[in-house]
Amino acid sequence: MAANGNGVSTTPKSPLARIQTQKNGGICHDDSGKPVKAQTIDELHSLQKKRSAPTTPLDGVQGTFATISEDERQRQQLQSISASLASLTRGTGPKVVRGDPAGKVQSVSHVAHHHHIEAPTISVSDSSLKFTHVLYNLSPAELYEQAIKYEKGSFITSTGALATLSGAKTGRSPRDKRVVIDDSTQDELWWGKGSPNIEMDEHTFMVNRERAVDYLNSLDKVFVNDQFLNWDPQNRIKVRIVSARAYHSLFMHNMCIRPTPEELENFGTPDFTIYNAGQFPCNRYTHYMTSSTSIDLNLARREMVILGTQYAGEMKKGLFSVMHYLMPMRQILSLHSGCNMGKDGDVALFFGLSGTGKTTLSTDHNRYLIGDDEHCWSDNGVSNIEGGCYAKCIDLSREKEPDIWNAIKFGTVLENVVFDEHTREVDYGDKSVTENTRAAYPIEYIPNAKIPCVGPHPKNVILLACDAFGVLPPVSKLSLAQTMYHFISGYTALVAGTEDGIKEPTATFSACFGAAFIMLHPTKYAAMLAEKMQKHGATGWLVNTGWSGGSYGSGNRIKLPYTRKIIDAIHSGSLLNATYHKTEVFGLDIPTEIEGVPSEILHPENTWADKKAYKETLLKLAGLFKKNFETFTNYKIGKDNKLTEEILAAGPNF
Ligand SMILES: Nc1ncnc2c1ncn2[C@@H]1O[C@H](COP(=O)(O)OP(=O)(O)O)[C@@H](O)[C@H]1O
Ligand SMILES: C=C(OP(=O)(O)O)C(=O)O
Ligand SMILES: [Ca+2]
Ligand SMILES: [Mn+2]
Repeated sequence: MAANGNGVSTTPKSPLARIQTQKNGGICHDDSGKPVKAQTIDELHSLQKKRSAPTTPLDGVQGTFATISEDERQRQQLQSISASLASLTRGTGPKVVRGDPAGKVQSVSHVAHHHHIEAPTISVSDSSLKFTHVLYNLSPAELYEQAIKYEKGSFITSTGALATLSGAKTGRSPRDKRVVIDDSTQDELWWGKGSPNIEMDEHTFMVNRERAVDYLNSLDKVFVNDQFLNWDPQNRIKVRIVSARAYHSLFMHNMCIRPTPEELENFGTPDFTIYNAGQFPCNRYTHYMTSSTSIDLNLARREMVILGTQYAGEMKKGLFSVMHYLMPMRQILSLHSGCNMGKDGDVALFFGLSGTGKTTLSTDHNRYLIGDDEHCWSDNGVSNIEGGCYAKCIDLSREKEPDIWNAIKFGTVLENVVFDEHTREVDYGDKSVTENTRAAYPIEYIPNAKIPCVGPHPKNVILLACDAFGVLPPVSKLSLAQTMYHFISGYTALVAGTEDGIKEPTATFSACFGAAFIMLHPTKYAAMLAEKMQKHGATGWLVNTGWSGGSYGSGNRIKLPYTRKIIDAIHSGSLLNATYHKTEVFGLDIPTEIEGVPSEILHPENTWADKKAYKETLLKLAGLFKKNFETFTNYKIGKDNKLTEEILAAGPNF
């Protein structure tokens, strides 16, 4: 046999028979289906996506209003976004187009610049030559694709959630918050000691605003969300969020109220705009800047600028601060509280600082969830400000918190969690990235969410404190004056993680259980709460979701099932009729018995082996309460001097 140099036979002995591919000549059929109607792969892809149906019939048959054409509507929408993104120091700025620069642009109508500074005939800046692509109110599926394609650290978990990383910051940065002081805010807002409002001037705000806008326009594309705050239709606020990351866009999609297609068409001009340039730092040569992070609020311009932090919670809590200004102006009380409603329409509020249990306890399988964190109390009742929940995930378990567990599915943003690299199963116990791991999901992911998220006037006002000292009773019934005293005090132990730099629980006082978010003096909110509770006959409760049997380190956290039983007894009304006795020092009324809860834990002294240590710790905490309240002793709370005196007397006595 002859072989060439490669060892391949050149003259096969018996050549293989020809393969018969055609029975009746011509085309090969792999199956019996009809062939696709495409000549090229691009054509095939174009068959895959069909255009979203227009929401408004183009002939404008809706009512008596003359509807504008689809083209005109899109043009107006782009013009509004262009106005948001315009540089305020240059006559020309990036042109705005809709759609992904990588894909097919949806609409390329160039937008004439909205403000009429004379444009030079020759562009003086390269920024005026470029386009900013706008990804406007994308769907969760589109945002998933954007995140996974372009943002490192984005993955789909085994249950379909989008795992993301928030970067260097995994909690809020309250010390980097700045509020513009001007003629009106100088008198209206709470400034100085204890206040969260650290001043900046209008000029510096504009410097940071320009920095953020220039950064955003330098990108290939930005995300724009137009959404609502507040389920009370009469007091709904239109917000626009401009951000650089799909993660931020999906987070706000979940956390704010999602407009219907019709509502989006008629959105118009936003009432408030956030510029989130979180990847880009602020400039420390800028006046008032003390770090490379700055969260700047300008109430007159109705704008917020975020520089130097990608923690998404800044956006939601930033808007909450805005509501703490806008709502009291309308005699509506804004509340840092969870809220749920029983089958009989009994509403409960859950006040508390981060990690005290607002989300966990308001998410109750036997009750309707109105919201987990931010509410309004108006003359019509309560309304949720948000359209989603933001739950802590550390040590999350299916058994203890089934509704939150099940909400972590497609569409949910999971921040800073650790997962198996292969199965993508999340390990909720892993704190490698942070303790403050979070899930943000639309409220309708909770099966018994009350949509629309509104309810009647509250019957119970539950103040949650996570007492790291372990001396506050698991539950006590409060008089109105005591409720006000504890509301203004806002005591808890900050649990690690949510605020930057806190690693261990320590005692904190945060007025109105949310000093980081209030804009006016705490007594303004307290007076409104007192008036509303009195008028609607609500009962106040203090619930310790923290330690028992000793302080942090020696005792243990009160078991969640016990706290749930306590809350059940409040809701059902049975606790109102229990037998009570008063505690020493704090003068709290504690029940002797609650169904499902061991009676001996109801008085904290019983749970401490070392009674002397208990007494010392009790007095120590009482001292901290007294000292904290000193700042408020010179303020009158509401119109009633009698109430003010009662409140001052409602604290610990020793
Ligand atoms: N007895 C308890 N009551 C409430 N929460 C508890 C209790 N014990 C442990 N926890 C845990 O504490 C955390 C409370 O956090 P969360 O409900 O998110 O607080 P908030 O919404 O007020 O920030 C959850 O992780 C919850 O599982
Ligand atoms: C988002 C927050 O809310 P909470 O911890 O109260 O759920 C936060 O404080 O950053
Ligand atoms: Ca319309
Ligand atoms: Mn919460």
